[in-house]
Amino acid sequence: MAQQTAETVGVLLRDVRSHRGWTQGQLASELGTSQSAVARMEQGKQNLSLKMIQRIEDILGQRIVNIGAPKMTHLRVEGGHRLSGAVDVNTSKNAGVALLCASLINRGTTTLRNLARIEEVNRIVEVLTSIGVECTWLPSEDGEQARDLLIRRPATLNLDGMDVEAARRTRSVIMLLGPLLDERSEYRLPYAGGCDLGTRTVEPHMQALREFGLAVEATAGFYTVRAPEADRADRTFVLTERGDTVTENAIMAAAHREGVTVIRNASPNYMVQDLCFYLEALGVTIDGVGTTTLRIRGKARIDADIDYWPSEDPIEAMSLITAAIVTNSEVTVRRVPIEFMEIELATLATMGQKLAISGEYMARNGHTRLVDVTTLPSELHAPTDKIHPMPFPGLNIDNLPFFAVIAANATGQTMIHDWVYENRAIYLTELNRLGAHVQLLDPHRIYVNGPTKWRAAEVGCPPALRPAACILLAMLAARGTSELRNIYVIERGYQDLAERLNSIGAKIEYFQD
Ligand SMILES: CC(=O)N[C@H]1[C@@H](OP(=O)(O)OP(=O)(O)OC[C@H]2O[C@@H](n3ccc(=O)[nH]c3=O)[C@H](O)[C@@H]2O)O[C@H](CO)[C@@H](O)[C@@H]1O
Ligand SMILES: C=C(OP(=O)(O)O)C(=O)O
Repeated sequence: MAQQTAETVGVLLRDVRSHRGWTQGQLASELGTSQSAVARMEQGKQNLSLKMIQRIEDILGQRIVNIGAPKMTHLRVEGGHRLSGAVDVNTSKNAGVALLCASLINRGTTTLRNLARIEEVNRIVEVLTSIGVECTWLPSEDGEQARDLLIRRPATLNLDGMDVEAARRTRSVIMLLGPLLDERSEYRLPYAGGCDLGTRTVEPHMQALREFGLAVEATAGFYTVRAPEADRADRTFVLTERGDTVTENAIMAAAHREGVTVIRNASPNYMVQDLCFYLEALGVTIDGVGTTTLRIRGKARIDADIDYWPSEDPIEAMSLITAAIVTNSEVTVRRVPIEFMEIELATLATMGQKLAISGEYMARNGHTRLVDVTTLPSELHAPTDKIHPMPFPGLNIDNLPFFAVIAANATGQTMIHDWVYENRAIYLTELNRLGAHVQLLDPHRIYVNGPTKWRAAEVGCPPALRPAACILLAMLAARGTSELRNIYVIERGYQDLAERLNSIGAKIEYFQD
């Protein structure tokens, strides 16, 4: 690091540390170093690696440097290797983002434990920080990247200061509407973004929130929100779609109200359940968790200091199982939330995939049942019927794309029908670059003809998380060296996916142009 740069970083470090009210000695003890070493860093007399800067940022809970224009990160995959060993499933992206939004309902301190450090979480943390919420990554005991996030909101949120750029990069920002029900009589929220999956309606959110008296008008890239007076009314309504985030928004709105809210056609999916368990821990009464009818009695003011452990991600579980299947490997995927993977595993069984499933044990949230799934090398054949998703309990919509990669390994023709998203099936034709035979019948349906003789290729990530992850997994099966370019979209939903695949025998490295 050039002297001048080291000095600049030192000054920034000192500013962030003193802003947090820490002494050099405190930071030194968190870093496991001496106070004089911290002093040297702040004077620009010590070389700081990017990894060290990241550790300090984690400890202080704030960015110190943004180096130049963000560079694109790519992956180089040496494929064709068998995998072996065991790998753990991380906590879920979708519960993580819902809980981050829900933490605004709590006037006390929420500590979310073992959050996945993914870009989607980073964006919401940026949004929360920009409106005045204290978000501090607590140093981990094992010296690994911090994963416990302490969240404390101020008495009044600075909604006008919202980081619009961060907000626009995620769809989850829409989930602030419910938590902010009683925040202010009027405010603006940027339109929700996220993966490019075709049109994704927000109308069901608006319909549900209108039941509480919230008025939302869309103008010039922003929602203008007019909040209702608080009331103690009972209300019953039906959601027009059994969507996950709409259910979460309605639940979070209901959590503010002392009357009883009955929500019908609610999604009983995993992230909704995690949200309910968190709110129950805050004193909200919720009957019917895990069903399509929820009966909620909220509280006018919630002020509690709590720790919550979101549960494991069924989509990550499916991704890791797919990695094992496409490489025809024996791998144990640990901590699989079985209630949300049963149909996926049963479908795999109909295709000839042999699996060994352990006894059940409990997730840290005290509710979600986990198992370890071991894949055994198998001869796959196409299923008799088409594979299609359904809202839970059904084959998960986000797990559907992985069946395209698996079907490509199976003998025969598989039809995959994604009725949910307008664009997602189209991206799966990118697998053809790696030797697959995916035929697009219409925007929602593909035929996959297998088995595939995978071949290495250079592919740019499509602008959608799961299809991009599918291409990476297919590259594991393709002999030779493949390149997957611009992986932000994967990092939106997976933490250290390449490192974790490498831990079970994959050969993937990061590079930048
Ligand atoms: C942050 C988060 O939790 N994201 C998940 C959530 O997004 P989210 O809840 O935002 O999903 P959407 O509201 O976009 O619903 C997905 C699509 O399904 C359609 N639809 C949904 C329900 C229904 O009963 N009928 C219907 O047609 C919607 O119109 C939309 O096109 O749920 C999606 C569907 O499980 C998942 O892919 C996302 O990973
Ligand atoms: C579509 C997805 O998520 P999001 O709602 O965050 O776009 C996904 O997780 O595959």
